[in-house]
Amino acid sequence: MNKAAIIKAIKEKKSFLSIGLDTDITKIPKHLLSYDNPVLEFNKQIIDATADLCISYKINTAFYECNGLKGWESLIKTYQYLPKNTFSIADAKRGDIGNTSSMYAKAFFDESASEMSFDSVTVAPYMGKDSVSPFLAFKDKWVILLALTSNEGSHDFQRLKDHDAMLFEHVIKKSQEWATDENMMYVVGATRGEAFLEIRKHAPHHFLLVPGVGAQGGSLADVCKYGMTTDCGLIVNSSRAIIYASNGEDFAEAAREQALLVQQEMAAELQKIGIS
Ligand SMILES: O=c1ccn([C@@H]2O[C@H](COP(=O)(O)O)[C@@H](O)[C@H]2O)c(=O)[nH]1
Repeated sequence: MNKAAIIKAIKEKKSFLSIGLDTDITKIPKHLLSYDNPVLEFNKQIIDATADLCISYKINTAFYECNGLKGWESLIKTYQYLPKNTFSIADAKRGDIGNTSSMYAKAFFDESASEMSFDSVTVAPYMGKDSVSPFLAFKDKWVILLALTSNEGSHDFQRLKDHDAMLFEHVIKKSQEWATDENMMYVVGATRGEAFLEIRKHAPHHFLLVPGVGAQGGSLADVCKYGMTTDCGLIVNSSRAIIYASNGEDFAEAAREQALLVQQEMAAELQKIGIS
């Protein structure tokens, strides 16, 4: 899905919501445990209930990898169930020396090898250009580079200053030598509010993947106030607050209700930039 298609989806759905499928078998409703693959069944029902309200699904691969073979099966089958008109994110936070990164890229982008061809994968920038480039070698795919994350520990390194700029600013500036706003996005946590002003100085046109609203308490209003561009420029993710809105038999309807509340807030924000 290219940038124009993402913007088109945002305009059509009046939403820039990504729903995070951080599916933990210990948290899903008990009545699903009798299914052959409870995680897959849970994901399918969540997707069916929310597909018209979001433009993207983010699958955090950790929640699948931890379950071995069955987990990988759930990951692949969930990927295959995603509606084709939604932007798919493999939130895997990969990155290694070049030849290893090539294998990671194949794992998430090369359908003939892995049965999955996500639109994008999250990548850690720490190992530099040769660790990121193998992902960029895939045509029409996106790298979503960790820039300023939503967690407390982001202060440990990402905000360290060197030559009048913080590490996350160096990441954004340097990485623009390798990629464009047509194949790279940045992860910026919603818990950072005004930091979006700094980000936009260096990346005025890039899409940002913004986790941290919902369970982590980030403010959607602040993210929009400081981070929105004329094209929206934001994909805001919420995982637990939506998928675990209820752990009863009504879990899918409850997830829809939560997603609808976020989508309605997003529609109001989009109206402010003339998308209505
Ligand atoms: O800075 C980051 C980067 C990634 N994440 C991931 O996003 C979701 C957030 O889940 P919630 O339940 O909505 O809090 C999760 O997969 C994280 O690993 C992040 O939170 N912050």
